[in-house]
Amino acid sequence: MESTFIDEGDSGWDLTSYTGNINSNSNSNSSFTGLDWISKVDLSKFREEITPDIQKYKKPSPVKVESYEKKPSSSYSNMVALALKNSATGQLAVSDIYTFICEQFPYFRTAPPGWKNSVRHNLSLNKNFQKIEIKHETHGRKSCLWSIRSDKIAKVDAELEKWREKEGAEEEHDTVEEDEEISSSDPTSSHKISEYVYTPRERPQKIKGISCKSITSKTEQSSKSSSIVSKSRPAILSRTNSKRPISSVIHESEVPSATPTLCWKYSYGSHVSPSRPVSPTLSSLNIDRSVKRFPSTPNKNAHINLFDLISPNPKRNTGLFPNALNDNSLLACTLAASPYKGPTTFPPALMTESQPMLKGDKLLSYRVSNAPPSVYYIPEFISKDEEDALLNEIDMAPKPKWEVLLNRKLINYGGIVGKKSLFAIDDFPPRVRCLMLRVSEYLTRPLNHALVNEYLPGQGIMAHTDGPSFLPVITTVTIGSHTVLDFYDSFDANDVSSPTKKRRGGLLLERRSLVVITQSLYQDMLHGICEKMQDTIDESIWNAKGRLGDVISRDRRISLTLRTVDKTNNGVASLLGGRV
Ligand SMILES: O=C(O)CCC(=O)C(=O)O
Ligand SMILES: [Fe+2]
Repeated sequence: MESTFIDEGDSGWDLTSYTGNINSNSNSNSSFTGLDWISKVDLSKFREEITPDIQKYKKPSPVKVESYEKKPSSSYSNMVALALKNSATGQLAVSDIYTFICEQFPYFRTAPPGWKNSVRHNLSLNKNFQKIEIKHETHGRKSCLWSIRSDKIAKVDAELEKWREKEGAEEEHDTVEEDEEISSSDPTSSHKISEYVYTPRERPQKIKGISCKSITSKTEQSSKSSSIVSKSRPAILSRTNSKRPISSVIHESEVPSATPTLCWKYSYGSHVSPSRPVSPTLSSLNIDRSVKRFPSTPNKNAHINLFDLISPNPKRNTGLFPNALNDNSLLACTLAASPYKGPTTFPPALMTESQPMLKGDKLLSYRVSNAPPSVYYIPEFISKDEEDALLNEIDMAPKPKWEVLLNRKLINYGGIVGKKSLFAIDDFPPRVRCLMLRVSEYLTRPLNHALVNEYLPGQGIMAHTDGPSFLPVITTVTIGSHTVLDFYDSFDANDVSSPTKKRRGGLLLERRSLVVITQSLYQDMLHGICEKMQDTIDESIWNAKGRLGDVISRDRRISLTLRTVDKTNNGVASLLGGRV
């Protein structure tokens, strides 16, 4: 996929000038995969041209940044545990574990290959991990995934915590000079570039000449204008529910005129699995702004190193990267820097295309009219009593059913989603099953998989796509509390120089609601939930309706993401590992 830089100055997605054609004779039949017409839509027409200055940063040659190529201080078992805890389902193939380690610990990108043996040995010998063998009924071959044994989760957490503390202790030694420098910066400077939200575990930062002043919050700022956030430990292993937002301000005056340019690559911690992008590149608009400011930078590799953004000190870059800057906080910073500039309109042709996944017109009246095609939102889809009953049922789930990730926890019902098929287990609790039947009424294919996610206030999920295993329709019932589900332009996960991805809007998912997402919103965009304590409902929310201007505090939210895996391998016998 060719990546396209979208200038942050772009004024939203005004598609009224769209001139692309949808070939009505194309394969838009009623089969489940008959969405080929989508590829006929010239989406580039929707986007602004790449400016020549920016274009030259699209393909930087590789840059070696010494500071993060040191061997991590941690054990293989900790790195493996981190990979598994950061995966969407808590289960990964060994190749995905390698990928995660390479992404998070760049030392391994060029290390002698023996480290992979060490990972494998660790997986087989370390009692913290278990193998889940999967027999493919179609071709008879076996493959396997690894997960953390449910009885070892506490032990693994303790080991990770020990690691975090060790790194935190190292950090204590060398921050004074930076803090002094940071406290002298003036947050009211007219040279302010942008403001963005970080999570509190971060420490004040200095990026090779660009310093960020961390302050506790806007309101606290006024009473305590030069407060410095106490040195904190990296957020990588921290629980996120105690977060409160911190703003940071970059001052233009502190951006050096000859930017020391570094290359950075950022991978999402939450979504490393075969079916999801493993190493999408995310660049913050703040960062791109500074890049754009210096288009004539002699060094063509004009990308800011996120590792340096986290911590300019090589010592701290070792091992604990990149989640030290919490995934979603960077996303939040991108959003805050680039407020959505509507309105968003979509060509009528796209709005009336056939919906192969949806049954008849049942959902038509629920279509969110100013969202991209196609999204349907039904408020109060379930009653209060049903919500309570579902919450009770989910809370009754045995503890080991929950996979605890860094920024949320989840339960998979329905089996293991492999690369292409579902190794089905009929383990749906009765109310979840009823709900699935009810939602299936709107679909041409019945739902066969339920993912239950629990988010505490301040937790979220990284921008991602749901991968090819599922049919292209997501249905989500929200209970307990609302959230805002954000949508972003897609990007090329394999392209290190991939451009800034841009938020295109969001959906308010109120408790008891059902949202159905298909077509381009499902296929061409990423979705995610920012780690926030509250949401402000502005015009970027497609279904804001009468709630514009509301500020809604988040509470514990449970989402039931109900989907259909096209191919199923039935039979519990195909699963090993005692997960049934
Ligand atoms: O919780 C939600 O609404 C979104 C969950 C999601 O996108 C996922 O698990 O893939
Ligand atoms: Fe998703």
